[in-house]
Amino acid sequence: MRPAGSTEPAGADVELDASDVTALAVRTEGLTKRFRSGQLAVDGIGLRVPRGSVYGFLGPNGSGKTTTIRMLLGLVRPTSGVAWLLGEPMPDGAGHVLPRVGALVEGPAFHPYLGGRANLARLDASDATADPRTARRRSDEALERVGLTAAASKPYRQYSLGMKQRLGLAAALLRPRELLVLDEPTNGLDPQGTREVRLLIRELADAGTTVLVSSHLLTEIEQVCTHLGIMGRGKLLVQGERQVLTERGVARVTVTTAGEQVGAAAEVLTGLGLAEVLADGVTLHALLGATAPEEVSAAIVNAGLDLVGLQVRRPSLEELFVELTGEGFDVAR
Ligand SMILES: Nc1ncnc2c1ncn2[C@@H]1O[C@H](COP(=O)(O)OP(=O)(O)OP(=O)(O)O)[C@@H](O)[C@H]1O
Repeated sequence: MRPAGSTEPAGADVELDASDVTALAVRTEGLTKRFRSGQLAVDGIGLRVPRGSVYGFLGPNGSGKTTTIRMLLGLVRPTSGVAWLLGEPMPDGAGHVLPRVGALVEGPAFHPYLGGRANLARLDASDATADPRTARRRSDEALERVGLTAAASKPYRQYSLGMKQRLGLAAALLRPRELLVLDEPTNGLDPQGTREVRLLIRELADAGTTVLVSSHLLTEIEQVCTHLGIMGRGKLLVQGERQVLTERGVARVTVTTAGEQVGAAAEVLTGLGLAEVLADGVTLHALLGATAPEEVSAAIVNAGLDLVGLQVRRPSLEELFVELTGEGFDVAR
């Protein structure tokens, strides 16, 4: 894993090699958006979303997630950089690739006076590749999947935010898709609704769909993700397998000695190459780095000091993100 989006060249001359086409559902190089206002919303990012993954696209509010997703889907033109969806360049390949991609982005165009089912039927009818004979079944199944069957006839304008969000999801699920791009799908949902979205994502992923899902709430989607990408102020700060990221946090060690030995123990830790050695009463804190905890205890004992306690702690994913983004994540409920 490497800090993403920083080392590879940007620009339209980047070729997509054959292995990327089969291995990656989404790839970008140097993808950048500067709005006319001057705002640099997305700053040269290099996304790698492996096929078959559930990729959690995380970051605080305003970090550039929605703008990135809109560029991926051809809704916003990048200022520079390139993007491929399922191996097709965007936006040039949009006609080819978008029928294979389901998307939930802000403000889908639903008719306010029509119910959920009628809205889905309209969307379905606008899809030239959909068989009209099975239209009703597709709408009903999509409504069922998102738990909107009971509200199928209720006018859209009477839907709660959560119901609107569910209908947006249903629209993305009208057809089987190779890739689903969901921008903040849990927005406006209660805890039960959020759990249902997680379950749905897992089901879809189990059936082979790649899912790119954004959220500013780490804990809401983290558990279903196989991969994570963390945005902060327009940059992709880090991306990779969730498991690897979880283990990436820099471990800290806490060493407790007899009170009068703290100074000597601090020298031992510094001598071992540990950084940020700080004393707090009889306890020392330091970054463990590549040193094994056993080396620390052996060095203390070999220096003739009394080791009263030694603890190693790795920061949680949440602490790592706060460290990377410099901003607190909202903790879900
Ligand atoms: N059309 C626009 N014109 C100018 N600036 C914009 C526009 N759209 C977004 N921005 C700005 O770009 C930055 C990134 O916004 P974006 O919506 O992509 O972030 P986000 O990570 O999706 O945030 P959130 O979690 O709140 O949806 C923000 O500072 C935002 O104000």
